[in-house]
Amino acid sequence: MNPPLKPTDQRIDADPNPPQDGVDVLRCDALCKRYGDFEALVDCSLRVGSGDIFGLLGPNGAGKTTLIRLLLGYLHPSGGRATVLGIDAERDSVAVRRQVAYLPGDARLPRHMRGEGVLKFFAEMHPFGDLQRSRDVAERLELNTKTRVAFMSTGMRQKLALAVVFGPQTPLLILDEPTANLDPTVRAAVLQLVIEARNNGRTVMLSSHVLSEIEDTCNRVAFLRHGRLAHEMWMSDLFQRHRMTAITSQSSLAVPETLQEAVRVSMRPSRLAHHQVQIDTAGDLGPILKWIDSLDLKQIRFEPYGLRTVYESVHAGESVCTTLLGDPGVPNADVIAESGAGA
Ligand SMILES: Nc1ncnc2c1ncn2[C@@H]1O[C@H](COP(=O)(O)OP(=O)(O)OP(=O)(O)O)[C@@H](O)[C@H]1O
Repeated sequence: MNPPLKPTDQRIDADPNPPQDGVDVLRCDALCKRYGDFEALVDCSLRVGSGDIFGLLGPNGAGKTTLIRLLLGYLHPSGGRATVLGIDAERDSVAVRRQVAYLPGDARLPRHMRGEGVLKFFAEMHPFGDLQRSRDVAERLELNTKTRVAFMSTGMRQKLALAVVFGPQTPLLILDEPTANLDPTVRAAVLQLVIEARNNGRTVMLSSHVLSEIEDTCNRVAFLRHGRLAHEMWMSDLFQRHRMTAITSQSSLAVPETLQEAVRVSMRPSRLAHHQVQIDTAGDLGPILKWIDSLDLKQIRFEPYGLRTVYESVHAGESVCTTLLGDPGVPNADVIAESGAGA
């Protein structure tokens, strides 16, 4: 068993120039899927470049699995087009699936077989199959492969499915909720496998409801909501943002000219002597902290601007800008004052 991982130590720097030329590993153009009148995926366009760990987020029923299944050619699009490594997912789905190791959200395995038999079966089936690697992954996940699938717990079956999927060294790995039903130690081991896959030059698409996992592993993330691509961002933009909440006796805080682009202040006016202030920051903290130090602030709480904040804004249907100015995810001081909140 390998030593436990620390995914947060291994974050990937964002490539500020996503591939515009050459072949994208994944690409959708105006992709749509309708079931009768119901639109499961609407006008979805995105590109995933080589070496990305691309996180797919969204509430239940948002369209994540639909998008993945369209990319793999398991579903026919109602409109638009999806390609994997330049191969058309609808017209040549078999060729696409040769390039991909896919973990479905509801992986079904032959119940009558033992773990070892399952690994062997899938290793022989996939053109990139590698039985020894699957065995190694099973060992790292501490799975007893002598057990029959029918007698495995839900978590054990998930480990077995992961050992199957991490065996073939395909250029692309698509994982639909890979850590579902796993305990925290095994979850960490799975995230380590994802990071190793990327370090070995593979591209990963990962769907998860666990925001911390996405934060710890992905360098890009997309949010789906009601079948629409609601927001896309580089994680590095998020890691440069912080939120400070404090109490002040000042009724307003003047932001210096030089920090106007990097700081956004929201005051919660109060009839009492003290006001609550929320300060959102982006970029280099050095000059911002100097300015903060000059203010009369008490009870300061400083925290990273986490993915949860963005997720909640997207979920609430607000558009989210990556810059601070005009970010509707952060309430604007005037709106708070008008509504009288905090008074
Ligand atoms: N065969 C189908 N017929 C009709 N509606 C479908 C079908 N398959 C999926 N849907 C609907 O499409 C929507 C998107 O489903 P999808 O499975 O893509 O969501 P998801 O984002 O993966 O959700 P979850 O996080 O719960 O797994 C849902 O409202 C679902 O009910």
